[in-house]
Amino acid sequence: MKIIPTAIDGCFVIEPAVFKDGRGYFMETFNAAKFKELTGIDTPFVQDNESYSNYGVIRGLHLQQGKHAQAKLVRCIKGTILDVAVDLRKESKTYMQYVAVELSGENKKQLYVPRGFAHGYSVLSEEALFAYKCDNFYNKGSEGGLRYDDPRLNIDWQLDASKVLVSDKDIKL
Ligand SMILES: Cc1cn([C@H]2C[C@H](O)[C@@H](COP(=O)(O)OP(=O)(O)O[C@H]3O[C@H](C)C(=O)[C@H](O)[C@H]3O)O2)c(=O)[nH]c1=O
Repeated sequence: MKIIPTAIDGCFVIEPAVFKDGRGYFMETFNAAKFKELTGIDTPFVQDNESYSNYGVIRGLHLQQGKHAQAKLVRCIKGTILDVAVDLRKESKTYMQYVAVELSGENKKQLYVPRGFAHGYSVLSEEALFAYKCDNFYNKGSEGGLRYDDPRLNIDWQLDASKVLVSDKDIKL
């Protein structure tokens, strides 16, 4: 398991150890002791989520606010996505800056998104199966976020613009 920092303090990429043999592969997708040893974060993840989407879908940019804020450990099990985390921590020197990382079933990379970040992703492959751990429970009433096309961020989601599919909820963010 390797930790790779990003340009934003507290947001980092994880490259798990992958054990390949003639049958396929095995990897530990999360290990609390190793995670704490390498990151110093003793995060009791309490909820696991999964979403499945086809090419062109953008989910996000979402965050839960206040005491319901969530840190997330995200990964793409199958397919390829562009994962984006936007720093909305008011006191941060990287406020309104973001990281964008390609996660895929191939590269098996994970991204740790701290509390106070808006999170979203675009689906670059025909289909994508996405899974993530949260350190706080879902709380609909605390949900907020930014539009995926917020001009202050100008994110390149690497999609054919004519194929972008966003939920009505996300259009109204
Ligand atoms: C997030 C969530 C949703 N739901 C229900 C609420 C809706 O009836 C349905 C779909 O929810 P939503 O459209 O918010 O799903 P996404 O657009 O994938 O939302 C996620 O998108 C980006 C990528 C995120 O990082 C967040 O974790 C999350 O907001 O699932 C639940 O029951 N529990 C949950 O934790």
